[in-house]
Amino acid sequence: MTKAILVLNAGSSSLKFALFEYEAASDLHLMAQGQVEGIGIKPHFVAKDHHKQILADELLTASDIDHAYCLQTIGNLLRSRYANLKLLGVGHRVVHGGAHYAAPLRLTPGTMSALEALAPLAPLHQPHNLAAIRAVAEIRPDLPQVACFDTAFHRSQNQINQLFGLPYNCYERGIRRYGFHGLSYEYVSSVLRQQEPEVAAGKVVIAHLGNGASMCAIQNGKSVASSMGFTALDGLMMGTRTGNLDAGVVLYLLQQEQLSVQQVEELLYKRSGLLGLSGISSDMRILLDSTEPQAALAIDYFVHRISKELGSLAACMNGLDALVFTAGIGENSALIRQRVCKQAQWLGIELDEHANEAHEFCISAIDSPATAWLIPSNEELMIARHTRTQLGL
Ligand SMILES: Nc1ncnc2c1ncn2[C@@H]1O[C@H](COP(=O)(O)OP(=O)(O)O)[C@@H](O)[C@H]1O
Ligand SMILES: CC(=O)OP(=O)(O)O
Ligand SMILES: [Mg+2]
Repeated sequence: MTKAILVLNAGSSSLKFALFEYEAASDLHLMAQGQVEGIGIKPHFVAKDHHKQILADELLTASDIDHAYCLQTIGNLLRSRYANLKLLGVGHRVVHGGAHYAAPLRLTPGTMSALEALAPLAPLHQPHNLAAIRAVAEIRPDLPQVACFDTAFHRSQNQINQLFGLPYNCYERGIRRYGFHGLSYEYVSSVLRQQEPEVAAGKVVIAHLGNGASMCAIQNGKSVASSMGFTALDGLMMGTRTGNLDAGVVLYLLQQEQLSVQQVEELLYKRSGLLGLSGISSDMRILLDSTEPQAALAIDYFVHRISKELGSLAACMNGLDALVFTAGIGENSALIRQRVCKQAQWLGIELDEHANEAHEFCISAIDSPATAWLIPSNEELMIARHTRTQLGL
């Protein structure tokens, strides 16, 4: 009998899963990992085992493919491949934990309704995160489930970094900067602490550059400030999201251009960012391959926003010792890292071009006053670890 923890990370158009083997007094071992992507467009299910051998690779063609259907598909695969599997629990990435939830949480019907109330603060993520939890509860009501929040890591920030310049009662009502991608920051800073404890003890900025993108100032392993705010819309420009935007633009669109609230929401979350500026794609790979001037403009603005946030986050810590790149773009694009580091020379970062091209762990020059690093993220492993702790395993 193999005991295991299942991790689910439900996005707006994808459901990622990872299965970890549990053995007492030993690290969690990845058994399988995969995702259904393109839910709502062209759902594609891919799963691999820990040797990266393909377990499934199929286009899903049923007409009613939602997160519950995807979960059944993942469940069927796991049942057919791992006959003697005993699931001990399921850990979920839940994007918003609000002001209240500063740590992972074992779920109950009562906590589910509190998390539902936070859905308007993360419309692209929270409803899908909760749908996955409900779908599991329906299939296996006996299984304990744990929510791991993207916001929790940032609850160590001082009040100044959580404020907006709104009337103070807005802050008291929960209208404050929460920050996101916390599971990724927690994982990446744990790797840095393990590999380079002296660097991790200093003033570190981690740049999580994925489809959703944000940056975080971290001192002594604790979040000091983040580029994302009340929602996952603030800060850096992203694949389809605006990032930081003058709130007056929203009023103008509503009042002068008479857009509906839904149209504004759609514009800010789904039609802006790299996609909106380039008019070509939200996928950085496609833009980097393109010769269109609009693709170059979108990339220039993406790098510019990262440089600006880096200066701002360094100011929050009164300096910078290390810059770490992670997530899809940060892990895979040597060119974006090179351009960001070039703009960060004033902060003491000197890139080692060869190390950067080779995607090495340390990518700064040997005599660089501040260092630069590349650490692949692993939100799923972080969730599995939290789930194990919450279940007392
Ligand atoms: N080799 C690459 N070069 C540049 N960008 C890449 C590369 N591989 C992946 N990406 C980009 O990473 C982004 C997705 O990152 P990821 O962290 O997987 O996002 P998310 O988890 O938010 O969906 C996409 O914009 C994709 O184009
Ligand atoms: C919070 C957030 O933006 O997440 P993702 O990168 O998964 O979209
Ligand atoms: Mg992500």
